[in-house]
Amino acid sequence: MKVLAADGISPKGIELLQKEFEVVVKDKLPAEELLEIIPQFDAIMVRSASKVTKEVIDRATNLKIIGRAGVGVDNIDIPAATARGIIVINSPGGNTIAATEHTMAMMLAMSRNIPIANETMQKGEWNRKKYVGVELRGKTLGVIGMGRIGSGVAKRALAFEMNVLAYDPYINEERAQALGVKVATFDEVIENADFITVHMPLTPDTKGMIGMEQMKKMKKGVRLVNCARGGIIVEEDLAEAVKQGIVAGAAIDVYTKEPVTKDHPLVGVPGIVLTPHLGASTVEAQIGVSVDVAKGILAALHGEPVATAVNMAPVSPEVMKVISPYLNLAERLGCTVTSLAAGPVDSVEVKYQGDITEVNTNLVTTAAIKGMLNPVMEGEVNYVNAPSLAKERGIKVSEKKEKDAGSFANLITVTAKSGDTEVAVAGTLFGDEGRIVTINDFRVDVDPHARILVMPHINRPGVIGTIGSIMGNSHINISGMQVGGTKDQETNLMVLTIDDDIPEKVLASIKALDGIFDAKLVNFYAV
Ligand SMILES: NC(=O)C1=CN([C@@H]2O[C@H](COP(=O)(O)OP(=O)(O)OC[C@H]3O[C@@H](n4cnc5c(N)ncnc54)[C@H](O)[C@@H]3O)[C@@H](O)[C@H]2O)C=CC1
Ligand SMILES: O=C(O)CCC(=O)C(=O)O
Repeated sequence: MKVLAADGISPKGIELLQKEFEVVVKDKLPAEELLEIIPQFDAIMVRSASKVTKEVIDRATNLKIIGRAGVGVDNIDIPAATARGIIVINSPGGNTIAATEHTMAMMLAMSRNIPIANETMQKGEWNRKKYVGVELRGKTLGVIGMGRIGSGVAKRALAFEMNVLAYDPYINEERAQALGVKVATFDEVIENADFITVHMPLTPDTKGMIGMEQMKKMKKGVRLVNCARGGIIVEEDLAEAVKQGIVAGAAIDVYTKEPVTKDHPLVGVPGIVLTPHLGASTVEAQIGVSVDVAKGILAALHGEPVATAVNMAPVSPEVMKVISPYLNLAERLGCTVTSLAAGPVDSVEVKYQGDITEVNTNLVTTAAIKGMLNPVMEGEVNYVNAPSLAKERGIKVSEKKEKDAGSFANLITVTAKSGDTEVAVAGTLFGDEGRIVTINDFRVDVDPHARILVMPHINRPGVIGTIGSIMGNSHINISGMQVGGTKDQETNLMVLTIDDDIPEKVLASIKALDGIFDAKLVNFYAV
């Protein structure tokens, strides 16, 4: 498999990928070249310079994953990727400290006139009176967007003895109290803060959130910081407000259009400090995001889920730790029900029993669906497209939970309905090892690997021996065997583990045997 590492990604992550894949490194990648070469690649890693547009995605016939070595994914067309089942991942925490510290640096640089003082000194000037600044201590900092970076800035501002007013429609009071900030409305923040810093993504709600109208409501001498996304503060309005003295100063790292050229409205305005999107540019952050995304790409290319996927329901690391051993088992249970079902599946129920009921099991259910669809679908089914593919095929998916798992510590039962018939397969974990423990009413103990041949048959002497002879004569090695009974003892279920494929003719001859009710092959290599 081939990975494209664009935009000057740190070598640390690239080295990890090179252990398994061919990695093509392109520090500068013009849009036309990206369009031309993208069909070769299974994965792409980008920072913010490369735009992974719908046009790129449409041409990316082999692409399975897009990794954004950073937080913001606004340079990636996520709906287009999702529609194609391409996983999009980012590194939510890898550059948090870098962006937080850059915000503090920008606030200090602006309030103490450091950039202009340096610039004039480099020219041999000594302007002590001209560059008198203001202190942070005792001032009110308005933080809009109290996520990872906003909270980090608030924490550091408190250490500078600032008062912090925070606005975030999604923050709860308890968390704000724990951080030591005062929760406020948007209007309270803009009317009362001496410094305002924004830390949210650019969305239809946040675009242009601070324009001339809001700046006019702000305190005289207010200073603004934007190290989040260009466009949250209207650039033309900010330039005008600083020129007119409505806003005393601004420190900006991000722009509506990057790279910025000389004719940008914010360039050359005295009182505005500009950096060229340097928030994440520290050695540590670039190693962090590169390694995070490389690990995600490795997992995704091995068919495993990635906790930082942005086009799947998010899973916290704590929940992931609990559910990850079950994912493989659930896939194999899904694969088994599809193979044993009498026809196309109309609905599927995934029932959880035992300790696993305490966490969100959506991803485990997705794993079961992935396992159900992969053997019967042409393209690749993965954690991103499995739920929508099931929906497209009209398969109703439901979950059920029961605390009591009987004699097991945990149990997952996948039940598929096809017309009037039903197949139920249950599995459990013994340590980290998955086992199928029931198939319909039959109690078995099957390691779900390679291929299994599942045969309900009459409980009488000679049946098992006949099957053994047929397999032997066809040179098919049986590497495991289980016979499960039911309470009535009239029917048994034979499960043979076989490494090789079984020719259709041999399968037909087994099905035709007297005393064999059915014979179905489950191919776990298909999951
Ligand atoms: N300058 C740079 O190089 C960097 C910029 N960033 C940008 O910083 C921003 C924040 O990043 P994180 O803190 O990691 O994200 P986050 O997801 O942890 O936090 C975002 C916060 O914004 C809040 N929010 C969403 N809509 C809002 C609204 N309408 N009003 C107020 N709050 C709202 C959310 O509730 C959330 O708490 C992102 O846009 C990211 O792309 C991140 C890293 C580096
Ligand atoms: O890759 C970069 O330097 C940009 C970082 C950034 O803006 C982000 O992570 O959202």
